[in-house]
Amino acid sequence: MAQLAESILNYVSQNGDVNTIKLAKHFNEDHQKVIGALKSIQAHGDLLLAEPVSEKKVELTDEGRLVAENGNHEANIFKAVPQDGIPQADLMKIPNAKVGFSKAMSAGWIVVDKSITPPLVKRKVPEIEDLVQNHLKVIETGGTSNISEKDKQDYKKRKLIQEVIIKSYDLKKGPEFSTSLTKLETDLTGEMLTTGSWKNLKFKDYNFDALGAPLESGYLHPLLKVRSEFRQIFLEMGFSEMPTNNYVENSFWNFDALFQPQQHPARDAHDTFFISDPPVSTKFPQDYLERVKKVHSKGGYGSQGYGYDWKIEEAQKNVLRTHTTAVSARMLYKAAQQKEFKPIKLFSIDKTFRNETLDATHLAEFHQVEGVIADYGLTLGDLIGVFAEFFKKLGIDQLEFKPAYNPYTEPSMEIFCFHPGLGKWIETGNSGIFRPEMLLPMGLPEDVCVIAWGLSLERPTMIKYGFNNIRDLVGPKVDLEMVQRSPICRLNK
Ligand SMILES: N[C@@H](Cc1ccccc1)C(=O)O
Repeated sequence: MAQLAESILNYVSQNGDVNTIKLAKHFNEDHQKVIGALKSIQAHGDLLLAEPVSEKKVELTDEGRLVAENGNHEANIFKAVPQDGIPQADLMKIPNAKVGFSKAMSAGWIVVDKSITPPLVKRKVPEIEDLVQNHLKVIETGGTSNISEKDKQDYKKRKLIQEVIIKSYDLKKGPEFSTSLTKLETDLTGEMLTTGSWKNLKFKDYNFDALGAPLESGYLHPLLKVRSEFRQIFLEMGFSEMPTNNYVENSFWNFDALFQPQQHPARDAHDTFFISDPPVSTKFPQDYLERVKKVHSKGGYGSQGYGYDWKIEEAQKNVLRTHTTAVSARMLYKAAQQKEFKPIKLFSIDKTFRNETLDATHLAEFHQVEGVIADYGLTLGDLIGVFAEFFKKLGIDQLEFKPAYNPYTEPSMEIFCFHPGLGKWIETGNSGIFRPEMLLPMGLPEDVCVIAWGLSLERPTMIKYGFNNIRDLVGPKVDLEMVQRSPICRLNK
């Protein structure tokens, strides 16, 4: 590059003004390379003045090049017709015969003699001039002057030629012209400052478009990036974060407090990881536990309950929490114990565990994004309104809801979002209004209503970063370079 740059300077010094296309031909170099060398000359100051010029040029298309080489379709048809004629079917076997035949007919070069069967194609004139081929040959070498505008239009229509715009520069000597390039300094050193040598040195311009060096630091995993985006959205909406640092729960908070009957299938060993050491919890708020027992077995608060024999042994079993709604239950119970109930908006984003069959989209542990609002007189309309705002901040404004079932919410709705990138509706989460059988035993005022929803964190992360196997995102097979390469997550772009 430096060599080409100096050759350009020498050329201008000896021959004066020149255009970069001419230089490219002269040095037998690619025009883009000449432009690159010009840019590096310009980085050294005003050695050259470069005036941009754009010029329309006509050049041959691929097909045009073939015609220039082998002749025009109609001329090839003419050449293929021998003195005594040829059956039309044989003639039509040559390439581009259809176009060539009709053009040769209308030019009056050939005739079809129908007095014989099969009809014979014969020459009508002794010889022809392949004007198209001759013209294209001229255009190929850069000349167009003696070709009529009408012919040019015709060739353009036949896609034999095309117009291109070529950008180049007219160069002339600048105020700082020199034929040699001094090395540009990139660092201002202490020595330059003390000796004053910096005054006579030339410094390289800052390149603000250059990529920075990779940081020598830790990198956030995509899941953590998406988590911080969700967290930001909750904080903007005035939610406070729940403490979720207890992966081990007992069944009481994970299930019973949420009005999930003790025979519920989610509790059996297919879905829940039970803890063997220590297998049980022993401390519970006793009066609350009694109220939970009663609502399950006998009902109350206007409910019939489930009418089964509720057992403390079942509630004591320690488990890896199967959802963060266990934490929401603890927080709501705590809020109910305050002297005066105050409305609350809570969220959490943390791990949950389920004994799932592992596949491309399921792992035995995943993160839940959970939101809870407790206030007087909330309705399903509020739940939908909060979703509209929450999902709008994620960049999603098309939502649909499907009735669903959870033991602890009524009504319950699955949330579907339309993903414009994937062009389809995606099941995103689950939601509902907590049942009185869950809230009233806690001691919350009767007219307090609690709306809540839960999403997975992995799903939007996989969509956002384009993963289709969860093992590429989580687990021992994760590519650490993927973690470094993954950009910051902006959910709404
Ligand atoms: N706990 C539910 C999510 C949810 C939270 C709050 C209300 C309703 C549903 C789940 O695990 O899927």
